[in-house]
Amino acid sequence: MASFVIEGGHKLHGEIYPQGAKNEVLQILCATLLTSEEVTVTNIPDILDVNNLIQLLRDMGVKVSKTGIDSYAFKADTVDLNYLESDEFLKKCSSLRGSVMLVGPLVARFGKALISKPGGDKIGRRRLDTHFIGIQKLGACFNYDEERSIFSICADHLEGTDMLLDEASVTGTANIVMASVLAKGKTTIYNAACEPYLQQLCRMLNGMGAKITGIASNLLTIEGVESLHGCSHRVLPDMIEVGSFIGMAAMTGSELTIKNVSHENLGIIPESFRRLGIRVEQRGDDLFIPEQEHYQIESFIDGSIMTIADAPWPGLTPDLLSVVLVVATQAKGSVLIHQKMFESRLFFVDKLIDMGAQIILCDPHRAVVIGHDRNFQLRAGNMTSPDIRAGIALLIAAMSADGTSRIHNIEQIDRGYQNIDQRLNALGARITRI
Ligand SMILES: CC(=O)N[C@H]1[C@@H](OP(=O)(O)OP(=O)(O)OC[C@H]2O[C@@H](n3ccc(=O)[nH]c3=O)[C@H](O)[C@@H]2O)O[C@H](CO)[C@@H](O)[C@@H]1O
Ligand SMILES: C=C(OP(=O)(O)O)C(=O)O
Repeated sequence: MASFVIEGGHKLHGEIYPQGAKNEVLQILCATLLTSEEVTVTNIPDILDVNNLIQLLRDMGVKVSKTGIDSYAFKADTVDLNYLESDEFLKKCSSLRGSVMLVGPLVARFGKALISKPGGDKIGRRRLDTHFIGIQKLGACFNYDEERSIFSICADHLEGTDMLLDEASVTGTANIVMASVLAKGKTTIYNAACEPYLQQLCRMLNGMGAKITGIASNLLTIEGVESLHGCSHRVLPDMIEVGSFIGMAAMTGSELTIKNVSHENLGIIPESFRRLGIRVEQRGDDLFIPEQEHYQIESFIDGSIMTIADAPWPGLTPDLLSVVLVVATQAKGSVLIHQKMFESRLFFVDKLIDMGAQIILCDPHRAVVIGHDRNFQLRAGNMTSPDIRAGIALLIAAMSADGTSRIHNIEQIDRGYQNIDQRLNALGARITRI
């Protein structure tokens, strides 16, 4: 288990480029299984989750070649379906969340899929009903081996149908879309998730010959086609990294330019930080965050205390609430952070409380933060990162704290943030990896 040692109190200065979006690329990598032709993908981040999924594709027989610093070519002309039965495959699936999206493409192209319970952050219940109900509606049979925690799906062929998802699940929608592009006839998916990750997946699939309309809405219509062909695809900048850098700049009182953010795909993210009083200036496709000694949380128009809550797109992604929460600890004013989706994502606030933050954890979903207005600095801490986003929030806290902090289990941070210590040190941070 590696750790970061962070000397707090150093301001950042300069420009930073966000990496490619982790949650998009996990979908895109799975989609390469839908054709026997070559698919090239650029702007792939060099992070643990992505590298593990690329290795899993290789192990399945997909020909993978690295064609540039952040680009790869994939050719799934032969896939070893027997490998899906192996203990090694099942073990690897259980180490990352993205593996669940192998199901849709595998069943659509090969009529068979097998995966173990996928990994990912331990942030509360993460059910998969939406995925499997949807794929069954397309005509597949489904079995769950409770003892071995293995899901298996088979289908002679898939038939398009109308479905209303029980929730707008991100990876669930991706799985069902990838299954239905090769189904016979028309599928409609209502209450579909429509995060930019999914919009990008649908655009890529259309580039491969799929017929998907309704992209960016919660009603997708898919006309099944016989087969798909190769394409090239570029991954968008990671909007969660962009949000993390906005929060980091504000919390450390730094001036920072976040380059090439793809502003049109950030949705409500910049506005959510503005509601905390942070100045976020759009300059072309960059975001400029000026140095700010103080920032004041807005109230609602009627004077009541601000709530920041997550919601399916175009609402605020739950993946940024931990960052919003930590940034609020140094603001002037109070805010209720309401994490509606996940049940165990706010427990890391205990660590912030140890560092001197004023937070009341009301229940597993809600925390009230009473900002210090920088009247004193957080104290350095010794902590363990429970999940990827709590990890970056603790790193931000440590960077602004008085003294030297340690964060253990930084593999959690590495899962989603490329080379984060070196990139931040280049801006003036003092982070050592041990
Ligand atoms: C690899 C990947 O892409 N992971 C993302 C994906 O996970 P993932 O696809 O696993 O998350 P889901 O969208 O399925 O759902 C996340 C949680 O929110 C709940 N839920 C979901 C939809 C809804 O309308 N109401 C509701 O309460 C679900 O019950 C679940 O507990 O989407 C999550 C929600 O944006 C993000 O946090 C994850 O980073
Ligand atoms: C929850 C996250 O990731 P995963 O779904 O891969 O666990 C995340 O990216 O914040």
